[in-house]
Amino acid sequence: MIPAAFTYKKAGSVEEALGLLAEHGDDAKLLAGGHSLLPLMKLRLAVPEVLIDVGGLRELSYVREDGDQIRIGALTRHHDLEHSELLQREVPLLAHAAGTIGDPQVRHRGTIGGSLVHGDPASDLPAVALALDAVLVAQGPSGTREIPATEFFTDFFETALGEDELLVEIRVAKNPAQGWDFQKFTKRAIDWAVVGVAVAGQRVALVNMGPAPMRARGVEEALASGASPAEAAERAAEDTSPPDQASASATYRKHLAKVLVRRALENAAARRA
Ligand SMILES: Cc1cc2nc3c(=O)[nH]c(=O)nc-3n(C[C@H](O)[C@H](O)[C@H](O)COP(=O)(O)OP(=O)(O)OC[C@H]3O[C@@H](n4cnc5c(N)ncnc54)[C@H](O)[C@@H]3O)c2cc1C
Repeated sequence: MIPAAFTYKKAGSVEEALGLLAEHGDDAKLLAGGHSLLPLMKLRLAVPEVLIDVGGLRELSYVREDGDQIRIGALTRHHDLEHSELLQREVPLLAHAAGTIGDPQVRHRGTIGGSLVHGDPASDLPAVALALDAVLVAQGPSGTREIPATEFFTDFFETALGEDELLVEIRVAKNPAQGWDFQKFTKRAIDWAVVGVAVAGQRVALVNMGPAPMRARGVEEALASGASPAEAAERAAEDTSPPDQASASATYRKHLAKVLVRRALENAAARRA
């Protein structure tokens, strides 16, 4: 299918993008890498009248050290996250997970900001942001505000970002000494996760286990009370409602979540040791 007709506008700066958003309101959509939005437009599940292209705003593409934090521009592409030596050293979970997304074409176009704002529970980076306790920085007409990742993913493909706001930065604490792991079970290497798990220290987040990206609170509670990885993993399916499809039933995904959480916690513990 081809998308419905739309007007294309290219923003030359963050301010220009915000001005275009204010001018066109609900009729407009921001375009970053286009690897989630354009497929939706082709299926006519998204029918924006105006596309505001922010993909060329290279000032929002960076990975920078700032004291005990790493700041990542929202337009940084998955490929650049994967190959950032700073991330590989200081936030290896993010670099590793970015390298598991789709195929090289997807990783060269898709951006961390697009992945987070799209809010797909089957995407990898939302779970990573939750496990890392990331802070998301939004810029709107009245300035910037910080949104903790735990408050960002509100429902199925919905986030706390306002329609007049641009996600500009993601901040994560350096965590080289923390145990971490990312498990992604796919049918083929390039596929989305049937189920995925991100672990950073005692925080555990799940991919594709409910309507929104989510933390595995039961597992975290068990870990906090001294449970072993195997014991804690038994609580991985608590409060989840994964998709129930012919390709993978909800029952199967719940079982898989326990297996992957156990594996991720064991790997994280081995990295910590
Ligand atoms: C074949 C294929 C395989 C894929 N496999 C995977 C996978 O295995 N794992 C995975 O996690 N993802 C996968 N993806 C999705 C991919 O990671 C997308 O790139 C990503 O989800 C969206 O990023 P984008 O920059 O392309 O965003 P876009 O498609 O441009 O935008 C997505 C949404 O975010 C909004 N948006 C984008 N940037 C901003 C911003 N800075 N501020 C405010 N709003 C913004 C847009 O308006 C739109 O609503 C796959 C995609 C394809 C096509």
